[in-house]
Amino acid sequence: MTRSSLTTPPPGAAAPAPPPGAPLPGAALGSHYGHCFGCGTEHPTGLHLTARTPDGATVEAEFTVGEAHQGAPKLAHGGVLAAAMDEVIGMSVYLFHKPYVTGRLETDYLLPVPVGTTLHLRAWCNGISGRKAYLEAEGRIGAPDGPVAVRAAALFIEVSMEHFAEHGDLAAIAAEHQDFEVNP
Ligand SMILES: CCCCCCCCCC(=O)SCCNC(=O)CCNC(=O)[C@H](O)C(C)(C)COP(=O)(O)OP(=O)(O)OC[C@H]1O[C@@H](n2cnc3c(N)ncnc32)[C@H](O)[C@@H]1OP(=O)(O)O
Repeated sequence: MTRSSLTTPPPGAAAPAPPPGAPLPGAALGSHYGHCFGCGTEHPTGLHLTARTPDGATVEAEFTVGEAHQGAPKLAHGGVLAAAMDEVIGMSVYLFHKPYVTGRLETDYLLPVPVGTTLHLRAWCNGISGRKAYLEAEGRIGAPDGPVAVRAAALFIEVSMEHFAEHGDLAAIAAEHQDFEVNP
């Protein structure tokens, strides 16, 4: 992965152990918001990611590229692929049971991804330092061990729930979530 210093964890930054109450290994991670472009089941043209954590620390998900996700004819749009990486990385930081938002997302595009392809996504944390979480993800074509089409490195920043209340829709958060320790 080609990355900048901004998404490289400082020396000594380590991924935290899963907190009490974190999803157990093998658990499915449901959608955090029905209208989310990444995982919402109610979004008509979203990515509809379905995710799970195999080990309580990393996240795996699948995304099948549809007609609505094209850039060039019959090929996935790069921004849509970046959104898939953002979402699966967001789900991996969700395992820490604290609200985070994307501060920076760096993406390497290695292969074109045709419409109809299922991308197998995987995300993990390389370390946390203060409010900063350093994360990484990859998307492989056709199978969990298929060729890598996309890689991403990200810096997520821990925020308070007031971030979402001030800038977003607190009523919508409350309607779907009882646990205010996690991302809306
Ligand atoms: C199941 C749940 C799944 C959830 C999935 C969600 C997936 C999708 C996630 C998203 O897409 S979130 C939406 C996209 N992101 C945003 O809308 C965030 C918009 N940006 C902000 O709200 C603020 O800029 C931000 C909260 C990130 C930071 O503002 P703050 O005022 O809280 O902090 P500050 O600016 O002081 O930065 C804190 C530290 O982070 C650093 N930082 C912030 N933004 C950075 C950046 N872009 N690049 C590098 N460093 C950055 C900053 O330099 C500083 O470092 P130091 O502590 O060392 O001084």
